[in-house]
Order: sequence, then C-alpha cells, then structure tokens
Amino acid sequence: MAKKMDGPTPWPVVGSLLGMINFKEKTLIEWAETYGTVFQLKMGSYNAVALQGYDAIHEAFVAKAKAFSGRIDSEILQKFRNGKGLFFAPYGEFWSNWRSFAKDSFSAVHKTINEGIIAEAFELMKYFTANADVPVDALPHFENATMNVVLQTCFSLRLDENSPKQREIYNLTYDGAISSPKFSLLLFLPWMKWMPGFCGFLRETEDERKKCVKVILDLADQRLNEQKSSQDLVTCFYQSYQSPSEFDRESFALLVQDYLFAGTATTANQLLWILLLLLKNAKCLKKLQEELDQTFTDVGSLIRDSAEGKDQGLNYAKAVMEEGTRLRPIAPTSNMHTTTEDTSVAGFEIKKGTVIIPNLWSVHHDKIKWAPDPETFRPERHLDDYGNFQKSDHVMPFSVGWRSCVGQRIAESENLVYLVALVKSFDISLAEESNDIDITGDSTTLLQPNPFKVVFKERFPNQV
Ligand code: HEM
Repeated sequence: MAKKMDGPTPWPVVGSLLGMINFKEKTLIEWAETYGTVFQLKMGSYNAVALQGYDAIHEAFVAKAKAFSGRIDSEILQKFRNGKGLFFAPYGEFWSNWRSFAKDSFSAVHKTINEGIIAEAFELMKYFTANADVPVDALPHFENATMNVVLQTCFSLRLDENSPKQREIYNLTYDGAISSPKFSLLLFLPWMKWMPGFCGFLRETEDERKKCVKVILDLADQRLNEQKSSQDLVTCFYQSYQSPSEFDRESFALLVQDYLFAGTATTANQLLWILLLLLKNAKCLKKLQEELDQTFTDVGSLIRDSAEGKDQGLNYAKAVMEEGTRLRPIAPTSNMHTTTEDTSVAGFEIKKGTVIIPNLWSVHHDKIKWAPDPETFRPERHLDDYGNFQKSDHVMPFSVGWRSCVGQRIAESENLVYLVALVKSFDISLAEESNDIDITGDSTTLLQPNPFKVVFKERFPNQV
C-alpha cells in the first residue's frame, strides 16, 4: 500500500509560496526535518512534492527519468518561450529533438567553444592587469566573459563589454519580464491574469519574446553573410535545417535565448563564489597557487592546456571547483520539474502534473556524507590518498538525469580556465572595504554572493 505523504499546512491561495521566497533550499531542509525526505506542499495553484537527499532525487530523475522530466505548463511561460527553447519546454518530441541538436552541436563546435574560452581568459587578464592594485567588482567582467562564450559558440561573435549591442542583449535576457515579481506570481497563480496590470504584462512578455527572437535572428543572418571558416551553432543549424521554416527559426532563436539566460549569470556567479571561498580561506588559495606554479611555468600554456582538457596535474584546482560548487551551488533547488504520468518515489504515490522541487542543496550539505564538517570549505575532501581528484556523485550543481544542464561541460571548462589563469597571474585579495563580507549570499533568484570587491596584484608584470 502507498505511504501517506505529509507536508506543511498550506496558507489559503498562496499555499507555501511565502516560505519559498529567499533561501528556499534551507526552508525545505527545515520542513524535511518534520515531514521527511519526500513531502508535499502547495505552490500557489499547483500541487508540489519536494525531494531531499541523493536517493530521492536519483530515483526520480535518473531511475524514473521519463516520468519526472516535465516542466510547468503555465500561460506566462507560453508567452515567454512559446513552448520552445529547452529550459522551460514541455517534455515531448520537440524538447527531445532540440536537446539532441544542442548536444550534437556543442560537440561539433567544441573547437570554437575552446577558442572562445581561451580568448575570454586573456581578456579577463588584460582587464585585471590594467586595473591592478585597485578594488574592482569582478562580476560584470565574469558575466561579459561568459556571455561572450555563448555568443562565440552560437555566432562566432565577441562583443566588447558595455558596447551597445552587448548591453541590449544583456538587458533583453535579464532585465525584462523574468525579473518582474509579476512573472513569478503569474507562474504559480495563473488566475492573477484577470487582475489589473497583469493581463498587460502577459502581452508585454510576448512582445519582448518577439523582440528577442528578432535580435537573435538578425545576429544569425549577419553571421551567415560573413566569410568565416569557424563552425558555430548557426552553421550547424543551417546544415541540419537547409531551408528552415519560421517555426524552426524561432525555435533556434529561443534555444540561443535559453543559452544566454541559463549560461551567463549562472556560470559567472559560480566562479565568483569559488573566488570568494578561496579569498576567505587563504591557505587553500596559497595551495592552489603552488600547484599551478609547480605544474605550469607560463600562463599561456596553462590557459590553452586547461581549455583543451590537458589538465592533468590540476588536481587541487579541480578539488577547489568541486568544493566551491558543493558549498555554494548557484541553483540550489535547480529548475522545477513536473511529472508526466502517475508515478511514485520512495514508495509515495505522485499524480501526473505534480510540480517536483529537487533540493540539490540537501545533497551538497548532507550531514552524514560530508561529516564531520559539511559547512566547511575543504577541497582536500575531493582528493584521494595520492592527491588525485575524485569526482563525487553527491555534488550535482547541474542536476542529474534527462533534463540535467546541457551546458555543463562549457561551464566547467570556463570556470576552471578562468580560475587557474587568474590565480596563476595575480595575488588576489579582498579589498579592505569587503573584508567583512560573509558567505551567506542572497538566494531570491540565483544563489549569489553579496557584492564585494577584490584587488588583483600582478605576479609577473609585462607578461599579458
Ligand atoms: C555553473 C554554471 C551552470 C549551472 C550551475 C547550471 C545549472 C543548471 C541546472 C541546475 C539546470 C536544471 C536541470 C534540471 O531541470 O534538472 C540547468 C538546465 C539548463 N542549462 Fe545550465 N547551468 C550552468 C551553465 C549553463 C550553460 C553555460 C549553459 C549553456 C550555454 C546552460 C544551459 C542550460 C539549458 C539549456 C538547460 C535546460 C536543459 C533542459 O531542460 O533540457 N547552463 N542548468
């Protein structure tokens, strides 16, 4: 007989939404202490189930992937992506075809991606060299680098930071509908579209989508008219779809829009967390710099080799990355899924159409797995007795299963390359004004560090 699922008593209308505004990952852990690792809650109008811990998440997303690979079906998402892109696309043939395109095209253009990452590593070094010894906020420069890698991957294009086009793309990706509280309200309380101001918001979201599609298709057309020999997503698209329909072209544009949305601020903030955790743990930073000095004499070969995966010897660097993403994953509750059929997890029955919230944070902070110090930044826990890096299946910042992050390899490669390039080239410290920064951060959208400044001091002047 199926077990009865417990959960927090829902408030009228909003259910448990109020507890999920900031640090939802921690609220979910508190609730799990009372209701168990699989519990039910109400997300506005939707029935939801939260999954805590490795076993529940693995059973759902890996062992029962088909049943757990849906996405919320909501009018606001329809206006935002028109059922296209990947991130919010419903489970089905369309999603599956474009997911295959995404994976195949990333493999086909890996050389272009690597070149983009290498170029951005040098640009970052150039910027921090020109601004050495003064406090800087690294985030916008990391975001510029990660956005350029997406543009390079898609269009063989690099834009200067703060150029009008760069700003336009950034604003269309982050400052539009998705940044409005109305977006989240309409997502979970769809009936609010009847309230004043909300119906217009649906229309604005749709107009914004059309504008984005136009900007991206203009870039694609511009790329087609250029005589470049590089392979990128535009060339892959026109190889697969020789005379694409408007439907295909919009699908392609919204895939690119998803890459910009899911691949820019995410990757940049993850790098920022890793840097902050190192700055707060001076011994680890020193140990990393020693490894880099022993393994590579010049920064150029370090950048090129690590971008091309010739990263043997970078065991401590990889352990630092793993520990940083374990302790502060930027998407601690991932993206919500829905069930595509009646199913079960851990013996609890779950109806088709239920929203699933995987708490990746609970795996990363598991008191038993990471005993005795789950809250401590200790990269050594990812090294074996011989000092070799050991990847852990209990570190899952990109989630697991069929809907796991399609950009994982790009993000991991970027952040390893940028991190080693910066730590090798500079002595990095927190600016005096940021010495008191704590590592709690803010979790209303992504889990981000609070703003802080750093000082880059050149170690080998005149090398960049
Ligand atoms: C550190 C950086 C990143 C992190 C931590 C991250 C994390 C995630 C997570 C947790 C998901 C949701 C998985 C799920 O629903 O189960 C996701 C999905 C996705 N990510 Fe990433 N991501 C990162 C970078 C990137 C990059 C660089 C790209 C592309 C260039 C990208 C593209 C996507 C796409 C398209 C999806 C939707 C996949 C689908 O629904 O089939 N991400 N990512």
